[in-house]
Amino acid sequence: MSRGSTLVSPYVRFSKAEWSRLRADEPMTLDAGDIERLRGLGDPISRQEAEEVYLPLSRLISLYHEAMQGLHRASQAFLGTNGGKVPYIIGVAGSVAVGKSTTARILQAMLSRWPASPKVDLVTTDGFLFPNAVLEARGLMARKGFPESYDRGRFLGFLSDIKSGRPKVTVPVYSHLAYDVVAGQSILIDRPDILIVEGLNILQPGEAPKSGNPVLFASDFLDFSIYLDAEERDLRRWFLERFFRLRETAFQDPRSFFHRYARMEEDEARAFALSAWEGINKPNLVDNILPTRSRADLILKKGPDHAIAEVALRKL
Ligand SMILES: Nc1ncnc2c1ncn2[C@@H]1O[C@H](COP(=O)(O)OP(=O)(O)O)[C@@H](O)[C@H]1O
Ligand SMILES: CC(C)(COP(=O)(O)O)[C@@H](O)C(=O)NCCC(=O)O
Repeated sequence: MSRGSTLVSPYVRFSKAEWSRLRADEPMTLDAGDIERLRGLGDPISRQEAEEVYLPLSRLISLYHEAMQGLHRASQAFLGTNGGKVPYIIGVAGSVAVGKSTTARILQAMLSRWPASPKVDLVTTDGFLFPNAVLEARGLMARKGFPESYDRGRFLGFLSDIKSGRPKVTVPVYSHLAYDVVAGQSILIDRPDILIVEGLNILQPGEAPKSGNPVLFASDFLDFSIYLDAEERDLRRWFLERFFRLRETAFQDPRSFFHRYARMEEDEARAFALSAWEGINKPNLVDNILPTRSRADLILKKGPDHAIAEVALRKL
């Protein structure tokens, strides 16, 4: 009789208190002013939260980064080559409105204070969205953020260029103000020690290839990946709260694509925001983002107040 095998979880789980002890004696390098500057709209992260969650995490990543450099040196010695440094790539994934940008910016600031990684760059994957003209032509305007709304070939090409140590790699820029990719604008990534890539699609598989070539995953190029997790009901509330904050700030700008929602009656604006959540961002979460959670090296689970409640670290 078959005894059926027991599935072993690939993760080791920590309460916040357990996790925060893993900072060891590392001193906190960011002050309250830094946190204020780095936090995104609607994310109430405090200096204490950054210290308890992101300090141990930056310590772990810098240990992994050092080990990776050692491995790189070993393979160069074996091959008798002497190539330049290879950037260490960290991915930050999760739903719209979960707070990926805050996490990415705090990590960037902390990691750049470690001696081994003074140059830490950050890119968001929205620059790889197709321009609105292309999305319109393909009937994808209501699918922004879905896998097919990105130029995945170009994104993989970008990661591959970075991993091969290429200097001065360009990244297109997306503007939330214009709600579109900005034609003719790009940022330059020039051999950073660490590159943080933040976006909801970062752990998703690539496009199915035309011929018999293998499907490439962006995660094949990642050295470490983080999934920011939260319950859908909290994400929905954060999305709505942020929409109402944007109504009083960014949407006030007449150039904002969403300017009309700043002038609209509250009920009507709420109905629009809810339809964007229910019709676009929630289905994308359920169908395309959440299924990638189990690929992450680290899962940070937020509670209803945005504070991290649990940490899961991949051990296998
Ligand atoms: N319509 C908008 N206008 C201006 N800024 C926006 C708009 N929508 C989102 N943002 C900002 O863009 C950033 C990315 O948002 P999002 O993709 O939801 O990721 P996350 O909340 O996980 O960082 C956030 O800083 C958010 O405040
Ligand atoms: C730009 C985004 C797709 C996210 O980009 P990313 O995570 O790739 O950087 C998202 O923030 C967004 O604005 N979604 C739009 C949904 C809508 O059309 O309302």
